[in-house]
Amino acid sequence: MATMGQLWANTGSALATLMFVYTIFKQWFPHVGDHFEPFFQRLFSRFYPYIQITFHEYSGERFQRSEVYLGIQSYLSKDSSSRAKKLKANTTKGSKSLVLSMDDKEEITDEFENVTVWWQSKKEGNIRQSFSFYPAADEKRYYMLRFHRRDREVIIERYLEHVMKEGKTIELKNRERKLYSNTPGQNHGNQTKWSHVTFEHPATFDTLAMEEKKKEEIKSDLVKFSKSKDYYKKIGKAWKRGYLLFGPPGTGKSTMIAAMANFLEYDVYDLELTTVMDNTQLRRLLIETSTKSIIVIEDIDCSLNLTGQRKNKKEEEDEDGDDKEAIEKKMMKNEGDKKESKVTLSGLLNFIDGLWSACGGERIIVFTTNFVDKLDPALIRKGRMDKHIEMSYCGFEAFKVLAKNYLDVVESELFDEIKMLLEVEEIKMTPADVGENLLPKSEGEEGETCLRRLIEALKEEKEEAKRRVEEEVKQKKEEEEEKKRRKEKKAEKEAKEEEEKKKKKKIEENGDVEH
Ligand SMILES: Nc1ncnc2c1ncn2[C@@H]1O[C@H](COP(=O)(O)OP(=O)(O)OP(=O)(O)O)[C@@H](O)[C@H]1O
Ligand SMILES: [Mg+2]
Repeated sequence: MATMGQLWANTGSALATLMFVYTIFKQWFPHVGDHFEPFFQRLFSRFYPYIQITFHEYSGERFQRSEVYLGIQSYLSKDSSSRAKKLKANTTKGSKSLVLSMDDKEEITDEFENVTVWWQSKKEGNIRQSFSFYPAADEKRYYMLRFHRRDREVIIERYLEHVMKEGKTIELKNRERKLYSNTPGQNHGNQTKWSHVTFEHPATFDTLAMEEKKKEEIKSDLVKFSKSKDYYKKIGKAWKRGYLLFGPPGTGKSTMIAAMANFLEYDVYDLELTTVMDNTQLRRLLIETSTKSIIVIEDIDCSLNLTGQRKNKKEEEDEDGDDKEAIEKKMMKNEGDKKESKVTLSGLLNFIDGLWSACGGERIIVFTTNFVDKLDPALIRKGRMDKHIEMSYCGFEAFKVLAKNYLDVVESELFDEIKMLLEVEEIKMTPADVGENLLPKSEGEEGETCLRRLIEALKEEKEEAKRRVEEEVKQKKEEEEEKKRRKEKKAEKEAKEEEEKKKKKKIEENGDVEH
């Protein structure tokens, strides 16, 4: 039995002959030819009940591959690798793996709502006379979709949309994810621009040390967000969500961001506010971010102060002390800063939820800080930072995750002691420090040895904490005594001054009387 392809080939060649004869005829008898045009069209459609649509690789601008073509290529790659006999391996720019698509002249069938369609990959162009490694410039590739004309409605109204949507999903899955950072461009004066590297952080929610319940809650929040396009549209909100991660250093805030990005397969934009000149530049950076991305501003407390003036960590420390020299230094620094950057709190708020923030859609904004109390409430109110996540010291459950990841240990008699130290004695150790203690220090070091090292470190930390408390109490006492001493000294001085004043007054009064 003839295959569908052969059938087409035969019908096609018969019709091609007919068309050829008709073209010659039209050339010789141009006016008579016009009369025959409708007739030929009717004849063609009677014998050929199929409709075909072509999708060219390059349409419009040259050298810009058509989005539609690439979408179809991705869509067909899922079936062609199992169905087509001749495959072509492509490396698409920005794709993390090879894309297998059907080779030229191959054909595959696809089914959609009980309708069968045929896809063919085709190539047209001049036959070259000379041998070359490079494809000829006039070689044009395209996909041809054929379907029965009775299925026109299904195909045009639903199938094509389905192909593009699926294709996009496959493309996104297959894409190489990127980590962007903003750096002042060398050729653009002080303008800061995004530059990127491949994002390859290995952190996942499985490797993240945190209570299971909290982890699940964050995961389901992320999933819900990523699937809520229509919902956000319905409630009239830009499709974005803000997370505030706060906690001491080494509790996994940056690791959590990496896990989020890997979980959702999003790109990451690590925004360094200190290199952004002003609000306009900040907005431009925002516009340049792509959809399905996480925009991160780390240590937000060090980038902005409550009034919106920018400052850095050093200044902040200086501000706390009464040191005259430090204040002078700070003033000098501010003079310099005036030339550097003018991003304000309101500029940042606009960045998060101004009109521009809606462009591009599907974005997560994450702020991290070690000091949540220092932040302006306007910055972190719900609606801007929708979810506040506290990253804290290592609990027993978080420890178990680390023990499993670092040592492949899920049970040990030493666990009870560790549980007691972490939960009953409430020894505060960050997951970063727990991890460091669990990390085998030499080839073949036993898990038990690592656990014992952790126990020792926890006990040391306990002693250290006790010393710190004692030190704090002592310091406080000394401070109070000093304060008391200063107060007494001041009172003494004031009393002396009062005495002097009185004496002076008396002398003056006596002088007046004598006169
Ligand atoms: N919760 C955690 N789960 C797994 N690993 C962790 C966790 N917290 C910290 N770590 C480990 O400690 C290292 C430091 O953690 P991370 O950089 O995420 O901390 P951070 O909270 O961002 O600190 P900082 O406030 O200083 O930026 C990471 O490389 C990671 O290996
Ligand atoms: Mg960090």
